[in-house]
Amino acid sequence: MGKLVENGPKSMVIGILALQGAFVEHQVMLQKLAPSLHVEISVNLVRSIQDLQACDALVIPGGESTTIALLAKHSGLLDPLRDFIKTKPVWGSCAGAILMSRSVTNAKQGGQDLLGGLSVTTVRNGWGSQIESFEAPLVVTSLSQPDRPFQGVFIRAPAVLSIDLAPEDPPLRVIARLPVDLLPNTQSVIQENQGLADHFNPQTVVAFRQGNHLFTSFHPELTKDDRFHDYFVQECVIPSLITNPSSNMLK
Ligand SMILES: NC(=O)CC[C@H](N)C(=O)O
Repeated sequence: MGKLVENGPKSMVIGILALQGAFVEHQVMLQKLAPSLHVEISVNLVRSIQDLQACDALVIPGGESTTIALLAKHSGLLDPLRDFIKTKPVWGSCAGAILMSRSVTNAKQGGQDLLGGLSVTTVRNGWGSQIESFEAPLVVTSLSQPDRPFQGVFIRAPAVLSIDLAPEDPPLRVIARLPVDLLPNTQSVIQENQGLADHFNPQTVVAFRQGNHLFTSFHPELTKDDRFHDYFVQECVIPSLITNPSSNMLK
């Protein structure tokens, strides 16, 4: 799967924010994938500012976004994470994707600290509660073996309510959509745009790329399919290390 990138990095450190949620599953998947890539990958769990400083890229896993934000606040990680996102590749999956949104609706009482980085407004639990969780095959042509659908696992997933691109924001490229007929009809919060065709409906967007960041509202780490992890390393992390050869590339 891995392609040899000329003048590419020899090694990299990918951190996984390990305060709550599915961080072990991301770690296992990245560690399994590493030997097939032509680069040495250390996968580090991140729980402190020092852990974060050692990383070239970060995965913020699914779990519970309010809890992750609270724990990040208590660990003094909120601002360091915000700074990290400004310069390095970060992948937010599910709760992680909520945290990387510019704004969020349906937050828990008391509000929700966000990390930002992505030009979207999301709604927490966009498809409803745990029992409305579902799986759906996604057509993702940016992945290797594009003809093979990727099984999206949506667990109390956020939905994209709107894409709010400011002129100075990096372009946003949609990677995967759900067909309109799979959009929820139970949640009044996201019914408004349902008349729109897939292509124009932000609520159909379930994965996108913005700059070197990746957003997935579902959980690739809970499948056996490592193509999103491969995509993150090859398309987001390696290019960022080539244009911005930081410490770890020269190790
Ligand atoms: N699977 C998930 O990550 C669920 C996210 C959860 N609904 C939240 O608000 O954080």
